[in-house]
Amino acid sequence: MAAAAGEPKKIIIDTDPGIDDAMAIFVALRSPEVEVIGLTTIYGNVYTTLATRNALHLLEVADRTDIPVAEGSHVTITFCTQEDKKLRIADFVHGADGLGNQNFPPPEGKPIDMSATHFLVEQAKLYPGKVTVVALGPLTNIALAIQQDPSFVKNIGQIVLLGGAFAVNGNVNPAAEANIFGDPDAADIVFTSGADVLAVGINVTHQVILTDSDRETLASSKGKFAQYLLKILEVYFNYHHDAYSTKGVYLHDPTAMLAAINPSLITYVEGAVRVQTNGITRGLTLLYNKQKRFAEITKWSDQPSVKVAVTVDAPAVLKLVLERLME
Ligand SMILES: O=c1[nH]cnc2c1ncn2[C@@H]1O[C@H](CO)[C@@H](O)[C@H]1O
Repeated sequence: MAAAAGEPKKIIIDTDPGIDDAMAIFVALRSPEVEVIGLTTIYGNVYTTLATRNALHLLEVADRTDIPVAEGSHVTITFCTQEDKKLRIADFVHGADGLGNQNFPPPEGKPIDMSATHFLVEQAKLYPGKVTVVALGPLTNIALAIQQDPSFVKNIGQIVLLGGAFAVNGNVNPAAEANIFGDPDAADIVFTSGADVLAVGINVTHQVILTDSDRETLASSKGKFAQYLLKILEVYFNYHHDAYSTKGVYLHDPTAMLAAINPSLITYVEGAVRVQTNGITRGLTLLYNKQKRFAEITKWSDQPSVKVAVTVDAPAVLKLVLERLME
């Protein structure tokens, strides 16, 4: 991939690290096309407190403690009204510590004295139209930014999110993908906000697989990211071997990250997306392609269009992930 012309694109990574989050963060830090201006944290793969700790730890591993970490919401956006207040945490995918049960020492750094929402709002205002948020977890922080600042939607350049299962089964249950299921109300706010949104769902990321033999390729590198990731990937591989018949692991977060870095790696369609927020299909994402003019007003009528990824150049994504992590 050619280096981007001009200034690198500023990105904020909203993350719940997470093994594939760690890979995506490292890929971003090794990508000259982007400048990571901050990490914001969220629950999902781990609780938010641990997500913050892991975000600080990963930046220390990368020698990038110059990048600020802002802690995000500990609860879903409807926490006060919701009857079931229990968060769904995917520690069975990533290990109890979120990073493959390696029990790394606590980080030395601290998060900044500002909430994730405030940080997102402030950075979007500081660089209008120039900041891309790459959202790798449930969308609570982004929805809160949209609610708290009416100009956020206009100020933010793009929101590239890993989430949804468009016309395929989910990974939490047949209806829902994990990040959308984590906070469906927040996701619906983001999809209907009018912001420039690109959703990369598991209909796309399930095509990008790091196989057992790719893991051996990674092992042949002496690079610090490759060596670190080999340790934490064990748990992620074990989970995939048990849960899927695929011989490898899905590269969800790195695929979304590379779609933000180089949009030509994917193709997308446009339409209105709504999220089911209750019942047995809670977390379902449904795209209306605007092909039919319905006679009646529906919940999709007059909703802004978003972009939904439909194909990916999987070999190119895999090649870039390996190259950048093995440097
Ligand atoms: O089976 C699963 N349940 C919950 N979370 C999962 C599962 N598989 C992967 N992820 C996590 O959720 C995001 C993609 O949906 C990714 O961040 C991935 O690590």
